[in-house]
Amino acid sequence: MLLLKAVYRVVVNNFLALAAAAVAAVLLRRPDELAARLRAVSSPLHAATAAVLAAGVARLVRARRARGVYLVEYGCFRPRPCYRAPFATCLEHAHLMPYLVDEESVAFAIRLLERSGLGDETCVPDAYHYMPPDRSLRASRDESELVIFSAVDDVFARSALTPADIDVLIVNCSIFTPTPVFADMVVNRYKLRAEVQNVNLSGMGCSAGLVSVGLAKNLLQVSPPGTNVLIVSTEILSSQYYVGTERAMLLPNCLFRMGAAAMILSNSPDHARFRLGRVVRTVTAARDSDYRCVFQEEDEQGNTGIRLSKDLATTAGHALKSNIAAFGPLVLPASEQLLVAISFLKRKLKQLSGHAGKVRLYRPDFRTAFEHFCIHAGGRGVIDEVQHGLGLSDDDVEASRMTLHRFGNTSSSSVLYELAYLEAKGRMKRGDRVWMISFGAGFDCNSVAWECIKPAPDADGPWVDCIHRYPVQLPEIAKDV
Ligand SMILES: CC(C)(COP(=O)(O)OP(=O)(O)OC[C@H]1O[C@@H](n2cnc3c(N)ncnc32)[C@H](O)[C@@H]1OP(=O)(O)O)[C@@H](O)C(=O)NCCC(=O)NCCSC(=O)CC(=O)O
Repeated sequence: MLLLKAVYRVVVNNFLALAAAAVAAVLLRRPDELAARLRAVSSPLHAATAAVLAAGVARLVRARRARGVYLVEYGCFRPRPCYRAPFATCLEHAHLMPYLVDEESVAFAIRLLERSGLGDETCVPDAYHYMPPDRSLRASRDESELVIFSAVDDVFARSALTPADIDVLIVNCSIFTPTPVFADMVVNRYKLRAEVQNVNLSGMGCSAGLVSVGLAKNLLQVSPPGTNVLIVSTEILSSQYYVGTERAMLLPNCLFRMGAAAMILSNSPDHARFRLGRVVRTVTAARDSDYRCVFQEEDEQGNTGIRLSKDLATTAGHALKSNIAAFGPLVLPASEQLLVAISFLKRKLKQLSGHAGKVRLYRPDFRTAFEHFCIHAGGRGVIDEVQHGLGLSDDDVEASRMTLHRFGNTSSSSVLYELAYLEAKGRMKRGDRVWMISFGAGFDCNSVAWECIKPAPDADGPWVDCIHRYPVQLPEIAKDV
């Protein structure tokens, strides 16, 4: 069966090449006849016309072909151990703040924490270590400067580019947006050039990092060669500690952890490590339930927080389905697309012939298009939903689960921590293809494809001090109970 599958894939995916080889074989069996036919049609006029036409077509194709976009380098914020928030500390703090949360809420939060897939080493900002938490503007600014500057320092330290080489800057952070915005804070810190184009995205949830990649791609494809874009993706938590008792609003306290990532994208392949492939964005905000799925609001007591719907994982699953309806045809090999088309046709024929029962549509095997998957580490429920929906193995989702375990839900930067995991494990090879999937408030689902040009030369990065301990066995309670 496996052999049959492999033969089917080789034949369908290389159909044109095989057909051309067959035609060539037939023609070459009678070389005299072929030469005579060619002589009959080729005159100097024919040859000149063909050459001019070919040159014209080649020029048109070159002009229409979009400029390539590359990931030159990326860097992530690596929190120091002093920011750790082990369960025991969370429990102790919750008990020491009885005026903030009641016993039932404490018990619920701890239960969720234990089952969330987060480990004991995830980190929270300084503000959360105070009792009561310091939700001031000053605390948010301190956290912003720490995580953003660390990530940007890291990406510059790893690449040959300097702040003077940056032409466009995109910063995304959903919940906290000060004035002046983070984009200006980065310009100020790194003394970027006055003509730098800077953009700040806010309120776009955990999907905003890949939204930024899509925006950078669009800009780079129409910019002069050698244009460089710096993207910074983060979530600033300090002001967001929820102090009420509503379960759906307590969940973010349990899941979100500090983090940030920076990427340099360019339309020059010089020194690039990944080539950017397809980028597909799906926005399902037109559906009321999707729009309210991740919602910032006040509870009945006036405490501000983010309400996460119980249906979030299911909503993510539906958004992913719509997303892959557009993304799949762009990335899947012909063999998988043919199987989808056949099952679709079967279903239609069955419907038309009035037969009862439904033909299940073939679920394409995305492992034929990608070697690696970076699924937003939104929570155990989110990763479970995507793994199940795409039919992925435990190995395929290891980077996501381990990132959730070590760093928590770091929002839009999580997919970069996952890429760093794969590289730190030495699993990324030249030519490997990566699929990044993110979800976020809106509701948004984004897919981005990359192809590795040059794997990381070392395992330095956010995993440097712990990669030898990963993958860890996840406690059963967090999987099946
Ligand atoms: C939180 C979980 C780990 C809990 O998993 P469990 O296996 O324990 O089972 P479970 O789902 O039945 O939940 C256990 C208990 O928590 C309650 N519960 C779960 N989710 C809840 C919610 N959103 N609101 C209120 N209660 C909730 C259940 O009712 C149940 O209560 P009882 O036991 O009383 O019946 C999982 O549900 C999960 O990962 N959910 C998705 C988390 C999520 O929304 N992540 C996305 C973050 S937003 C994001 O990343 C994007 C963005 O911000 O833009």
